[in-house]
Amino acid sequence: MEKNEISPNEYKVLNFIKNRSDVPEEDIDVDTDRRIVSSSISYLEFKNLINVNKVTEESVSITEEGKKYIENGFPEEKLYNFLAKHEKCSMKEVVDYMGSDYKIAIANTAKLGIKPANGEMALHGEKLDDIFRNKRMELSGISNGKIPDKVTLDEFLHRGLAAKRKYTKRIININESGKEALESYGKDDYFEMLTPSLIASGKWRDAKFRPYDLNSRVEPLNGAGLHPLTYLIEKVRKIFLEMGFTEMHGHFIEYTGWNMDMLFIPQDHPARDLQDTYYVESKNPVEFENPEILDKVKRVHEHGYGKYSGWNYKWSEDEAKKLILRTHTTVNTIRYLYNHRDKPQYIFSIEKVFRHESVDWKHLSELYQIEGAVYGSDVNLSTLKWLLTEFYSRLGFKNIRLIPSYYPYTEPSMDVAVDINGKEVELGGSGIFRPEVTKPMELKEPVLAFGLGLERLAMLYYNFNDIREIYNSDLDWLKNYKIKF
Ligand SMILES: N[C@@H](Cc1ccccc1)C(=O)O
Repeated sequence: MEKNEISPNEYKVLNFIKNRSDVPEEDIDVDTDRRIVSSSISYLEFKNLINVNKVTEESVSITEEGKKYIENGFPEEKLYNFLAKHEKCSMKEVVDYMGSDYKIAIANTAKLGIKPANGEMALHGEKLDDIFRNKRMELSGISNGKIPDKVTLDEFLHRGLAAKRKYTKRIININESGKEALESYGKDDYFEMLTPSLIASGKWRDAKFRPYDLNSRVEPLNGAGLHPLTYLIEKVRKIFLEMGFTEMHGHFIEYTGWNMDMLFIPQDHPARDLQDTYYVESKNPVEFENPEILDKVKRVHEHGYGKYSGWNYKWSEDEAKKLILRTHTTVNTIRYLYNHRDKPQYIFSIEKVFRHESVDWKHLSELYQIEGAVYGSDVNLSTLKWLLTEFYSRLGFKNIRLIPSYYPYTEPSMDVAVDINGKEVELGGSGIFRPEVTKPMELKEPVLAFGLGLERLAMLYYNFNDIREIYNSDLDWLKNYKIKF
């Protein structure tokens, strides 16, 4: 086939766009399915008969949660209306009335100046009906393409009521060669294929068929390759294996107890709040797998250990049995060490964690952590510093900074930081486990532990300025970044 000879489907596309300009792919309305239109465009581009412009656009849509709010009102609105009907309400009445939404409702009414005081809530003449009505209108306006102002939109995004999506659009224009191809199309009345009616009528004898060109080039086929993140995971895994570490594996769904309490994170810690942690509903109460630890953990939370006084509150076993999506992989470390506490350990894992964070240039809400720990008599802060420095330098980064930090389960604690474009970015945390962690777990030797962000490392490794780039689903981008194996 000659280079500018076209197939019937390509003809349809060309014919559609011939008198139009800047036609978005999805506007091409010819009677074939979208997939064929899409591949015809690729062929036409390959044959240089059209000019294709790729533009990336962002769309905002309302989430299921957002639709619920539009229909039933915002939780804070529901609470406000409830308060408006009563002089004052006890917190128990508020919680009973609001059900599982009570935290969201209270957090948001507080932003509007209505806060619990002395275990009660009441209005003090606030009139917020208009505010709520407007907000609902702004949210529902999104479905008609009306984007609210930045502050409101950010709030909707942060609360998961609206979501942003990026997509790439192809904008198409016919060019001179395309017009010529269209002109000459169909001049010779070729048949495209042999049909039963051609055979039955005997017309096939004199018919001219469109010849196959066995030498025509087809679209290049892109073989499989490694995703940049997979490549980096393999590289990190190799480094730890070479240093003699053993890989451990954990679970997406965890007991709050293992994820938090065993790590001496108090039950009223802000990180447990619904804003940061995804709780998992479970219909039946779940059995805790290691009931023998609970008492010891309770004691250490309430009264501390040795010269440390603990958190001084009433620890609840039910809270520890709740299920969540794990917020860090330090939960893998603590469980593994408890079950392997009889001898020294060098362990690591590279697994996903989940946090209710709004996504921006350096935050994801689903991310990988590189977790590691060493349990042994000669473990100390110098070992930890050496390990972190060695790990990053094996990846080619010699300029990390170790800065003092705080975690409820380590003392001392250190964060790993680097500068990206003049801005400090934290790569992860680390430290030596506190005795309040090691004692109830019957860990006889010191433990060093670290948890490092994989995607942030990928930003450095591949030189991205925005962490979301790594999960880009643009095929051209991926082909470009694909790593052959
Ligand atoms: N778990 C911490 C990191 C960390 C791991 C181990 C010790 C100290 C800190 C985090 O998620 O950020």
